[in-house]
Amino acid sequence: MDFSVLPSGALTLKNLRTPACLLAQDGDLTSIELTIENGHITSGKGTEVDMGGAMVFPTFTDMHTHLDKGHIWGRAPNRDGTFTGALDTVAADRAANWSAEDVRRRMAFSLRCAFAHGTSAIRTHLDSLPPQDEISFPVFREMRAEWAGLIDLQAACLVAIDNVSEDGPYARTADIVAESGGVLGMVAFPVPDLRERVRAFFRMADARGLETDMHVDESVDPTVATLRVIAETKLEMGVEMPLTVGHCCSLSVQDEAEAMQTLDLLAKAGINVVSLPMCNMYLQDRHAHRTPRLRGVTLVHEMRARGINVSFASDNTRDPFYAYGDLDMIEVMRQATRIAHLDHTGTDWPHAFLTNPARACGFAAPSLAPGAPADLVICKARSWTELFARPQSDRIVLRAGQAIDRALPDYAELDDLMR
Ligand SMILES: O=c1cc[nH]c(=O)[nH]1
Repeated sequence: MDFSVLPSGALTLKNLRTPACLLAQDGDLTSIELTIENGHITSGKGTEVDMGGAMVFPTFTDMHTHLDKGHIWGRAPNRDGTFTGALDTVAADRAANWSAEDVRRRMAFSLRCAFAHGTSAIRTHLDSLPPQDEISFPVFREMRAEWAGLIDLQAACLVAIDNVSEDGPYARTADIVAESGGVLGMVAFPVPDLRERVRAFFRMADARGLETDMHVDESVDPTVATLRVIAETKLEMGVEMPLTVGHCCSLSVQDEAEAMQTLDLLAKAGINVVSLPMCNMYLQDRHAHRTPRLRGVTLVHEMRARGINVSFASDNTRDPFYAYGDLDMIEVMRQATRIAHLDHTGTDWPHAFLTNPARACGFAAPSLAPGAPADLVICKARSWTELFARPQSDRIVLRAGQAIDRALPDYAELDDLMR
C-alpha cells in the first residue's frame, strides 16, 4: 500500500487486522475497518481502500529512554561492554562533552528516529548530577515545546541513590525537575542507609507533587534486592504518587519465594514496571571470553499474573549502556516477544507496548476508536509471524491521517560531534 498515491479526502481502510485486546475484545488478531477524516478516526465512510489484511497499531509510547546519552558511541564506546564500563565511559564523556548544543543535537536526532518509526510519546531519563541538571533540563524543555503535537515528551532526573538527600545538591535537582514539569528519578542499588534514602526520595517527590521513576536492581547478583525495600517503604509511608521501576534484573536470580513476595508487595503498592530486555542482554553477565548464562530479564509473566502494570521500552541507544537500538518500538516488541516468551502465553501482551506505558506515565491512551487522532502504524504483515520475521522497514506511519516521511536521519549528521 502506497499512501502517496491515495486520493485525498475521507478514506475507509478496509481489511486491516489489529490485536483484539486493543479493542477490549477477547482473541488474537481481529479484523478492523478504519475511516480517517480530517486527521481523526471517525465512524463515517470514505473512499474504500483494501488493505489486504495489514496489521495496524496506534502509534507507540516508549516509556524508558536516555535521549541525552544517545549516539555518543562514535566518541565514547564501551571498551568491554560491562555495566561498570558503561558508567565510567559515560561519566567521562559527560564531563568532557555534554554542552547544551551537544545534548540538543543528539536528542533531536533520536527524536527524528523515534518519530519515523511511529512513536508519539516518550519518557526520557536525563543524567542530572550537577551541573548537568542545569544544562540538560533547559534543553529538554525546548525540545518538548518544539516537538509538541508530534511526540509528547516527559523527563525524569537520573542520579545514583548515594546522591539522594534532602540537604544536598539533589534538592536543587528536584526543584529543577518540578520547574520543568518532570518526574523525580534515581538509580537504586544497595547502600547502607537504603531505607532512609528511599524515604527522603518519596518525601521530596511528595513535597513537590512529582511522579516518580527509578532504575532498580540492574544486576544479576541475587543479593541486590532494593526493590522490596522500595515497595515496603512506599506502603509504609502511604505516598500515592505514581511510581515506575525499571530493569529489576536481580529478581530473575533470586530465591523464587523471596521474589514472589516482592512481587506481591509491588502489586499491593500499585507500582508500574518497565522491562528493558535489549539493554539487559547487552550488559548483564558479561565476562570476557565467557558465554553469558544469566540474562537479567525481569519476571514479566509473574507480574502480569498479579495484575502489575508491566511494559517494555527501548532504554539506551548507541551509547555505552547499549551499542545498538534506534528507538523503534516494533523492534522492542519483536525482541521482547522472543526474549521473554510473550508468544504462546495469552493475547494481551500488545498492551505492554501501548496501553500500559501510556497509563504508567499518564500519556494519552492509544486508541483506534472513533474520535481518536489517526496516528497509526500500518505494517505489511498479516500475522505475528509475518510481523516479527522482518524489520518492518516498509511500514506506513500516519500522523493526523497523513503518511509521514519515514526517512531516517543520516549518522553522518553527528560526525562533527564525534571528534
Ligand atoms: O541502563 C542504564 C542505567 C543507568 N543509566 C543508563 O543510561 N542506562
